[in-house]
Amino acid sequence: MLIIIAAVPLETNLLRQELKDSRTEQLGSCCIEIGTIYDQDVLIAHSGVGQTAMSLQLTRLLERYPAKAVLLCGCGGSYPDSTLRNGELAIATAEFFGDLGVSCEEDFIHLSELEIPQNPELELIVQRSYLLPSPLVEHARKTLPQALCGTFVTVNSCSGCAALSNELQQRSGGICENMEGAAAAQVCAEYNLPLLELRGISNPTGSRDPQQWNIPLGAEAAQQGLLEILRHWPEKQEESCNS
Ligand SMILES: O=C(O)c1cccc(C(=O)CC[C@H]2O[C@@H](n3cnc4c(=O)[nH]cnc43)[C@H](O)[C@@H]2O)c1
Repeated sequence: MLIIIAAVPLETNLLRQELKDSRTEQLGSCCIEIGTIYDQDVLIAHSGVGQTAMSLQLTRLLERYPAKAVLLCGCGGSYPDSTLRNGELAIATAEFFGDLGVSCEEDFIHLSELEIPQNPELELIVQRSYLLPSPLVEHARKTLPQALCGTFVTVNSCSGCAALSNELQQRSGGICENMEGAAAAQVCAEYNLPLLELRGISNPTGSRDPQQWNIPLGAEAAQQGLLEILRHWPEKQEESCNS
């Protein structure tokens, strides 16, 4: 089964329209839908916004359902130096924890550089970023040649002004900002599952001007991209995703 997860239902409305033979189940306070899209067994769930919500919901899902991969889709903000515009697609090749650490006057010190005594069993927690190389990401790259591939940055506080947006872009080398991806990457690493994160651009980071925002456009772009990936899902993918 493929687990498709997004923060909010607006980010899965088109996918749910394509579901065949669907049924609903309750998971905690959330309703999930299970069925097939283009003959692939899928489960569609929503986490709510933010890293804690994503970690909680994804962990619950992976404890209950046998997943072969996790597909995270939603909207995201584009960093100023990327070529991404609203409605365009981005694929994550890595997920970077953008604000996990200490912000000082002229510096940011990542959690992994702080002298906090570490529990070796929790090594995963201190990674600055997760690389996401998998046959699945390669499949997405080939299926969606128009999409820009690169590092995504996950934040708790969005970049609502140009200075923060520039600083985060420079520190991370990122192309796209969001609020859930790094948490999903960490959970997937723990469960040894491939993660594909696909985002449609809804806004440029660094601006709160509503005229520059188009969340439905970003959400639709991500879903159209994901449908394309499911439509061309190669049988061989199944073996490579499990290995
Ligand atoms: O009101 C604001 O200034 C504001 C700034 C950034 C994001 C929001 C949201 O409500 C979006 C939350 C939702 O969408 C994803 N998302 C979309 N654009 C961005 C962004 O520029 N930075 C971070 N997250 C973004 C995010 O994954 C959430 O699920 C409002």
